[in-house]
Amino acid sequence: MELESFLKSDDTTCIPFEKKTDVINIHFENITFTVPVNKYNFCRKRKKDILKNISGDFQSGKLTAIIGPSGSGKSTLMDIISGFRLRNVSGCIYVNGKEKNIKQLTKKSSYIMQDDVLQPLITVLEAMMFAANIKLQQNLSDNYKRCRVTKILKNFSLDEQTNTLTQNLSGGQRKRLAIALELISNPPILFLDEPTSGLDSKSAKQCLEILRGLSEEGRTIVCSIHQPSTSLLNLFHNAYMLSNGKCIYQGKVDNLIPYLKMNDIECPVYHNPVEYGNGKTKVIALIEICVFASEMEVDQLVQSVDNGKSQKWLENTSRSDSIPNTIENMENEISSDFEEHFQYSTSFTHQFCCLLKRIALVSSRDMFLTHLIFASNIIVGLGLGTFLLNIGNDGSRVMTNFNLLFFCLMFVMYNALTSRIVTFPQEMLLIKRECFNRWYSLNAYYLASTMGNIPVQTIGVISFVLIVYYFSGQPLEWFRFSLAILILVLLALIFQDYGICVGTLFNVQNGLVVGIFSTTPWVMFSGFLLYYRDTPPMFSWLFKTSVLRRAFEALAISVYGFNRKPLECSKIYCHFKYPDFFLKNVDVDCNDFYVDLSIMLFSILLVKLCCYLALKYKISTKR
Ligand SMILES: Nc1ncnc2c1ncn2[C@@H]1O[C@H](COP(=O)(O)OP(=O)(O)OP(=O)(O)O)[C@@H](O)[C@H]1O
Repeated sequence: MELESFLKSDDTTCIPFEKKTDVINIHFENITFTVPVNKYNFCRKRKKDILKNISGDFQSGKLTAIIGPSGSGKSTLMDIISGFRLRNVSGCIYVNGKEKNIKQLTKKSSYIMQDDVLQPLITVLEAMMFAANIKLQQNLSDNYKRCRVTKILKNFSLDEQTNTLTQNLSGGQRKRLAIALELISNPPILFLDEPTSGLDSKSAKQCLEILRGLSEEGRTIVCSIHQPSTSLLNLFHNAYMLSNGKCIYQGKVDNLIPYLKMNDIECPVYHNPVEYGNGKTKVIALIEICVFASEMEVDQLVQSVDNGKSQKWLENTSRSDSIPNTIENMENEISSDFEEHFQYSTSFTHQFCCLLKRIALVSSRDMFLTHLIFASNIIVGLGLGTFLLNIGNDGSRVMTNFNLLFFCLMFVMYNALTSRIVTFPQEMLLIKRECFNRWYSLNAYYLASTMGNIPVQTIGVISFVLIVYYFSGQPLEWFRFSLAILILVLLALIFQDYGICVGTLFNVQNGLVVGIFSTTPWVMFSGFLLYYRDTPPMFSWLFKTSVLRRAFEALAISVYGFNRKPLECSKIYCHFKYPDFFLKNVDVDCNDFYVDLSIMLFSILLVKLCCYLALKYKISTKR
């Protein structure tokens, strides 16, 4: 859809980014972040300070760069101030002079992470409309939302890419889209981790120019940046420099050269103080100091800015220019706003509907998950049905048919399990970002995801069972057929959620190992390899609790139970001509059928609960 036609003719009333009237100045004091080292050596546990008692200011109306060499603690500082990291942190954060709970600060800010994870299978316009629908007040009209999206896309020079899937965007376009998505709700504070990483100089400049413009409207924007070039550095108003977890400079970018001079570190005016190389004239670039300087030299700079406490080099302009009100005037307003009990912009039901719509859209386009699940179910179903044609009613091939039932269970189980383990870790990053930036609640996501994923698995399993059941000649009775489908769908749903649980906690490689390995006890005690009667009593509970055993038993009953007539026998003697006799022989008790179903239903609830708790834990792990 073209952007202009997407925007109706009367949509001229929206403003892409309202000027912020909120003045939010962040001041942090004595921030220390400590991590345990030798975590796994219980005898010699030690602790290490990553950030060492640093202080500083991020001013409203300013674009501030956190600069420092790799490992100096830039991302850590950003994580702490944005509220993304809460554990092992000490120190205070003040908003407009009042000490604030960091959780309250996160409600006013958006955090754009370095890896700018986007939903890959939706277009730029769809992504923006999803964000607008879920992040803007529900009472705003569709036209208003469309207009806002259109104007933001134009501002970010993404109007040519509206119909491009986000997975096909260039690195620079992805970054701009990630920022545009957060700006839909117009947050007064933006944190960006390495917004220019991976971008060429033109795209990096374009990105920072947009951020500078946004900051000059009154926002507080903080970016961590590794090693900016001269032109990029000049786009920032302020710099906050870190070396080995200590602050070696905080102030205006323009003041860097006088600051270096004052510390007997000369740097010619035409040169970027960050880039300037080590030379014979003792002129050393600040970044080089960060990397190579001795502890004594770094300490001199740290003392010079009092580890970030000194505001000498930080021109305090936010009180006078561009911002309409003084902090003193605004303080009460902002404070009361911060005390508000936080609510999402839209209701739970609305979030649920938007998420369900996105899941449906993605499922219809997801080659791997949806198409592969369907394709594999149909191909394997046809293969099995062809090789084992009409064995279902053959009294001489009952054991082969029994093996087929077990194979069906294993196929459905591993299909559901592995498809989620492979795809969910990526989705997890997206949920983490969107939930942290308060697009929607985890509960809304979880419910939508649970409902949204049922059709794909169910239709896949039904097509598989339909083919195998028919070709292998199982009894053509609706009752038995429906039970077989029910059992296999329940099993697929259990292991789909189990896969999500594993995919939440582990990356793809580890998840596959853990996921497959952890199913071994279920397979061992499924009643296929070991019979209940041969197992020592101390292990009998494993049989009773194995969900695979329950599914296997229920499936065998649905095919051979319920007073099925004797099977046809093409040979002189068929040992298992009578289905009841066969079921007894393989330790299947027909009276257990409803117990089996109940245990499977209970397992779904249990796995869903574990899955929800795993998601909740993972979403707050870094914190
Ligand atoms: N949870 C943790 N456990 C152990 N060490 C940690 C932890 N978090 C951070 N660190 C260490 O803290 C230091 C600072 O990490 P951080 O990611 O903040 O650096 P950075 O300045 O952003 O680096 P880069 O520019 O390479 O991203 C690194 O040495 C890192 O290994």
